[in-house]
Amino acid sequence: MADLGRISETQENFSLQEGETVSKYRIEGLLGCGSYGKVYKVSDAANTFYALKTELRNTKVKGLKMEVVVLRDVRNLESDRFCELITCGRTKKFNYLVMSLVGKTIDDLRVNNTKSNRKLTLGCGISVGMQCLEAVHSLHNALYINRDIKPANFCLSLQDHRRILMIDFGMCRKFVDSDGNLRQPRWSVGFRGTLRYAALSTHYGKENCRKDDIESWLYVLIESLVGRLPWSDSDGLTFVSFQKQTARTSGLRELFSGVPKELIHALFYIDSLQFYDEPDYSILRGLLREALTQNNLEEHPYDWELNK
Ligand SMILES: Nc1ncnc2c1ncn2[C@@H]1O[C@H](COP(=O)(O)OP(=O)(O)OP(=O)(O)O)[C@@H](O)[C@H]1O
Repeated sequence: MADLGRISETQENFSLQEGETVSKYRIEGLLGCGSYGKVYKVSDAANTFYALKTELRNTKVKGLKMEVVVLRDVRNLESDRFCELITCGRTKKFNYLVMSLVGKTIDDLRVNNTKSNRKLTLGCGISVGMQCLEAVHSLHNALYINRDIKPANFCLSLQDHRRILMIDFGMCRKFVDSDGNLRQPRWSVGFRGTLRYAALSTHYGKENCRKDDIESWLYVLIESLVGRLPWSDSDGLTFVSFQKQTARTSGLRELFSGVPKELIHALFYIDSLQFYDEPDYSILRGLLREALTQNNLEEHPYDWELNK
């Protein structure tokens, strides 16, 4: 018979209840569960709401420390693409960070879009894509790569319903060393990230670089415009990798059907980059602008402003 007293607490079965307090923050409810821990809505004495992210101290894979470091570093950029780090700390059981609250993710916005089934309309989607690119660019300016670019990590600001913010920095990696030189790739790296949006290099077990974040960004963008990717229903590293390769040759038409042709140029540009290259973000921005102009598309109002 199992000795229940000895079952150790895991991320899944550990949770804080409404009314409990962590430091000066009162738990109001659960916002979401990630692979590293749970995120709660909390309030302070002034009745201001924040998000509190927890991570058990005994967990093997840790992401919270990196998240705190990144949120501190991006402060210096004065970028409006990130939420604000309020504080961080630890209890006997868990580490936590408190940050400003954000709204719906672009995954939620896409899936719940009543106007355009499971996708964003072209003008809105491209505009959101430009904002996501700006967030990735800002993170790269802070000298980190994300390694897990996905729609669930881009959210609406609660203050400005037209502003997209990036969240979740647990998988980030600094791409320069303490002398400011670009770090050399390790020989082999285990798969990290999310299968659907992972860059081809990730499938090949290669060290990620800035180009790979941008490749994932393009998959996110195409999915938000079309509603799916050719490999959306597929499983298995090798098969999905095969589909991503095919999408560059005989599968090009399938990948880009219903998407402005400028995005094909974006893929070719991204594929031309090498490990140490700094992507030219203005080329990609220019291609998206061109896609808007050529198709007479308006960026605003955004779909969720109309669905209100
Ligand atoms: N600042 C915030 N404001 C509101 N909700 C948030 C905030 N940060 C995270 N969340 C929500 O909490 C959930 C988990 O957050 P997050 O993705 O950061 O966790 P994670 O453990 O790193 O997850 P993942 O498995 O995606 O790597 C998500 O649903 C997200 O929308």
